[in-house]
Amino acid sequence: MTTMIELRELTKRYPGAEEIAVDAIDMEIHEGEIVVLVGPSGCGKTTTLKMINRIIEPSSGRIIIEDRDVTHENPDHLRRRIGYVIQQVGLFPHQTVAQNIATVPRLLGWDRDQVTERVDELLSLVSLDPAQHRDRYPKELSGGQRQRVGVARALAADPPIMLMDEPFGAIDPINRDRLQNEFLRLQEEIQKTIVFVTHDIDEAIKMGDRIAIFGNDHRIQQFDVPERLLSEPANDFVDDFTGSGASLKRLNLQRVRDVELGDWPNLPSSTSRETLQERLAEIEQAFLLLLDEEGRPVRWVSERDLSRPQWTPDVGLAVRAVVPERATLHDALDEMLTSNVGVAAVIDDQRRYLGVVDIDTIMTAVNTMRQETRELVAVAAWHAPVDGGQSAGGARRVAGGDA
Ligand SMILES: Nc1ncnc2c1ncn2[C@@H]1O[C@H](COP(=O)(O)OP(=O)(O)OP(=O)(O)O)[C@@H](O)[C@H]1O
Repeated sequence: MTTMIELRELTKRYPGAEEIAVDAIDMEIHEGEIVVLVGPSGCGKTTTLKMINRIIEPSSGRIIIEDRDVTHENPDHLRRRIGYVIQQVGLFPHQTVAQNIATVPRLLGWDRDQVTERVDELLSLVSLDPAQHRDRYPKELSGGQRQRVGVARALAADPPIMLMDEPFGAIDPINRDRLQNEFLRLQEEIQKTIVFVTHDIDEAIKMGDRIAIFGNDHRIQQFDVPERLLSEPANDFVDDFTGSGASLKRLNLQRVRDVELGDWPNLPSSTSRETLQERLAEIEQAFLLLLDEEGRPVRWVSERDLSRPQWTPDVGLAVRAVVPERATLHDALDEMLTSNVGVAAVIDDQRRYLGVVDIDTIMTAVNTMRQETRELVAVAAWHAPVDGGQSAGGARRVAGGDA
């Protein structure tokens, strides 16, 4: 594993402040991983993040990026190699989306065609249609769209590192889930080294390959893979902070694509009423799933829908509860609770039907994870050094999923 960012005894004391803001942080962050900094308000997460690109100058300690000590490097040069995304985005209000995204490429002196091409490529990457969005102003976008533009802007010059400070903090919960999933999809493609600040432990567990929990003493309490934080908290603070409901939290660790999906009886939506009725009579489920000509789930139909005197081809209930394969089981459970049928339909990137997740899938996954965690803890105890120290790494793969 290549180390991308090293923080050595990194410390910040703001001038005139009584309390230290960040106290001697040591971290090694590997290439291509998402490291989340999480902790209560005022514990020093943002200050740590901003010291990495030197928006805030450290009082002492060192920052090493790709084996180079950048603690005293020209910060403008440094910032061009590090993308930065903040809550509320900080887009320039009087510039169009395209101009906003082009900020760094223009600073770097790219020619006009190259910039235009890159802007369109980035808009597509963050799921915004370039033709529709490039000439809009930030105030003409929704919160989620602005956040996507913020991510596109940070990626413009293809920096190896991204710093993200509560990037989804101002978005409502449903859109936040969607943005988190989209961002995880994007990360599979771009494989950046990401440092991500949040105060939300659920978001940390969902997004982080590893998580650093900061305490009120402005130091790191534990830096480890999510499973280990949940199963072996280093101290009472971490235990309290990760909180109750460990089983539910573990649902954030497992992806839909890692579990065995259920199959649901389905037919093309163009199927005749008689054939639908025949099929319904054969199956134990009370609903049939109808797919459009591309294989995308569209409606659920029951015997009652089919026996109405007025037959129209669009009878039934629209399929609302759908989740992409990379969604977590927690997302799937959320969706399932909104579904009249009690299952969430799983779809691929083209929205085609792959299978369903139901409550049995979730229960099986929880039980398997419990068992694996028990084994993991047993193995860790067996290998633990006599002083009780903890070693990071590897556990995530063991406990299911390569998220
Ligand atoms: N510019 C500043 N001048 C003086 N003190 C500051 C300054 N910025 C932050 N602090 C203090 O430093 C400490 C760490 O702040 P920081 O913003 O890094 O915390 P945080 O963990 O990101 O908090 P939050 O989740 O509330 O954003 C806090 O006690 C804060 O009051």
